[in-house]
Amino acid sequence: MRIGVIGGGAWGTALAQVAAAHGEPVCLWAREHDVVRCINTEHENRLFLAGVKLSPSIGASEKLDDLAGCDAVLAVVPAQHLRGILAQLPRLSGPLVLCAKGIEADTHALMSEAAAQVQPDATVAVLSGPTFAAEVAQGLPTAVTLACGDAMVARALAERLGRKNFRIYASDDVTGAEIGGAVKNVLAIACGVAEGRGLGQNARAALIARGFAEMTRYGLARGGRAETLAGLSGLGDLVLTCSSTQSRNFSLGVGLGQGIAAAELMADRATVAEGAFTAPVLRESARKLDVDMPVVEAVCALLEGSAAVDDVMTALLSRPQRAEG
Ligand SMILES: NC(=O)C1=CN([C@@H]2O[C@H](COP(=O)(O)OP(=O)(O)OC[C@H]3O[C@@H](n4cnc5c(N)ncnc54)[C@H](O)[C@@H]3O)[C@@H](O)[C@H]2O)C=CC1
Ligand SMILES: O=C(CO)COP(=O)(O)O
Repeated sequence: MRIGVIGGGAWGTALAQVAAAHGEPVCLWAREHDVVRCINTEHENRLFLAGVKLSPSIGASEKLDDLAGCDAVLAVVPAQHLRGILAQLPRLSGPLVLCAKGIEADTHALMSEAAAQVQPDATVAVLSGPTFAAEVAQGLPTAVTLACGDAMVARALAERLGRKNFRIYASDDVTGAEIGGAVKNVLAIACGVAEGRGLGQNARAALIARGFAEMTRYGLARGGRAETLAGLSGLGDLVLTCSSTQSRNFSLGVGLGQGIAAAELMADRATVAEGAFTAPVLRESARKLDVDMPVVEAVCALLEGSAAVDDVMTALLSRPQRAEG
């Protein structure tokens, strides 16, 4: 199975490295001329994944047409750009593995829903889980969920992409796998805020647990399954991202917690903190579905600058007492 990867950011590059682990040819599409040149000549993506020696069997290209001969395509562009890029590709008929974590603005579409609209003949799968790109690229042990409605396709992809240190668990719950990855980014911002404001480890644990309750309510409302949300792509990724400054979303939250405005923290950054884009969309979608998401609402207020950290914390702590379940 010849693999093509769309998106030469940190995660697309790390996944290309996984796919090329035994010298298999992999075609990686990137927007940035310098990224393409650097990968082809120096076998490194210095802009997004500096310091990792890449397999020479990864060939980078700026032309989407070069993906035409691939048997399966991994889509790893930021969530808000996925639809636009997929629409530029020739009509795909094989597996299309979605790896971005987010919800589309305006439409509230999950990545699988956007992809199905612009590439209706492709077999859509989702790869998600606790996966810092730098660790995956270094070959450190990692486990992910690969969700696909077609069990044969899931098995073929797991055989092609699975490695000793890149363990793939199959699922048929595409929606559940997507919701976990999208929502955890917003919750990671909240945990970063607690860290930046010096609120302590108890507060962080409370945000993770109550955030997970929000993720579960929203995921169930959109048709995902509780067991998926409690797995690698939900709780697993939530714990990872809420615990480390390696996370761009957590780091953004740390800055907000220190009183720096979101606009300043986001200005001129080349890398993507998806939670900042997902948060307002998630709030809108949750309100429409009548799902209570107070932590997500709080993150939105902080990103918009409409409330201060201490006010948001007071509001969260003074909500009416309720049963945990
Ligand atoms: N970095 C990581 O550890 C992981 C990232 N992801 C997800 O993968 C997706 C891609 O993230 P990264 O590879 O980390 O990106 P990155 O932050 O390393 O790089 C930014 C990427 O966005 C692209 N980009 C910027 N503006 C664009 C536009 N107008 N149109 C198309 N592409 C544009 C850049 O070309 C670059 O590929 C995100 O949804 C992220 O949440 C998922 C798992 C792990
Ligand atoms: O999705 C990720 C880890 O699973 C990466 O998280 P950040 O985008 O917050 O860095």
